[in-house]
Amino acid sequence: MAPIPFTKGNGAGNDFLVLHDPDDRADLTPASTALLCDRRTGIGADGLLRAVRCARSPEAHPYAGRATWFMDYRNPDGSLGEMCGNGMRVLARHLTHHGHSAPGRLTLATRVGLRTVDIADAEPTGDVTVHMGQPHLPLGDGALTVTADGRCWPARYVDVGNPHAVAFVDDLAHPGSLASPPAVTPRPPQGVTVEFVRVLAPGHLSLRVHERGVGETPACGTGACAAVTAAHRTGHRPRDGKYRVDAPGGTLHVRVLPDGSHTLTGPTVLTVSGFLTAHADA
Ligand SMILES: N[C@@H](CCC[C@H](N)C(=O)O)C(=O)O
Repeated sequence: MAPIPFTKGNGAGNDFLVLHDPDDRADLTPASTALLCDRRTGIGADGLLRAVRCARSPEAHPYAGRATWFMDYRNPDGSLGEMCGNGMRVLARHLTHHGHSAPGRLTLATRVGLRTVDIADAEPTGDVTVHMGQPHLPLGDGALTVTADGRCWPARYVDVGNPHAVAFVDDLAHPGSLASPPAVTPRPPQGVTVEFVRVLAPGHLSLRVHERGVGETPACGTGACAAVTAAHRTGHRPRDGKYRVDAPGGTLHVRVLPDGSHTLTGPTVLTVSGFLTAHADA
């Protein structure tokens, strides 16, 4: 198979390997995804994104009239993800910088439907905004318990297209090293990403995140929206609906719109491009 073009980029330090695969040629398996995301055997990334034309993807074909590109998101453990906030932002930067889409408003297909992205230019760096849809709390308040480093916290289950458990903590050091996944009970059958969130002021949060299928990451876009949804629910509401969310890798900005949907804005950087010579068809 011909070498597959790739771009490496990150959003607030959350890094992605983007495979440009318009015709859906790459035959990725969980094993080849793991090799590519490994920082020794591959390029290394918190997640793999494949840019595939909706018209050429059996999975995204139903969106073909409304979106050109489908984001096929995969975790480094090979599992498929429904949605990725920082990944959408990096994918939009890849598509515009490499001339596959014009800057402006892009509609991208995901496993949980269509999302729009606003990107002002075709530069390799800069802020990008995603319209994330409406997160919801299908289990109500305090439905889960999260345990890490010998401490327990009540947590809210938040669905941002992908599953999150949000625990409010007094100190972001309390969950410990997060070298192993926090225990969540009852454990959602599809797994869950866990956010440990500290409220610094109304509209200002800081967090650490342990992502499903990945481990601790420097930032998480859907995680920022999940944290905001849970904070909003507990009454920490800025009047204008604007939240600043500080993560170890950078700051994201989430805006809660009057209809309850969120926008997610933050920095993106494309760092390197090349061609894959192995693994994509392993
Ligand atoms: N980093 C992402 C979330 C990626 C998916 C997650 N690991 C999952 O399995 O749901 C983000 O920025 O949203």
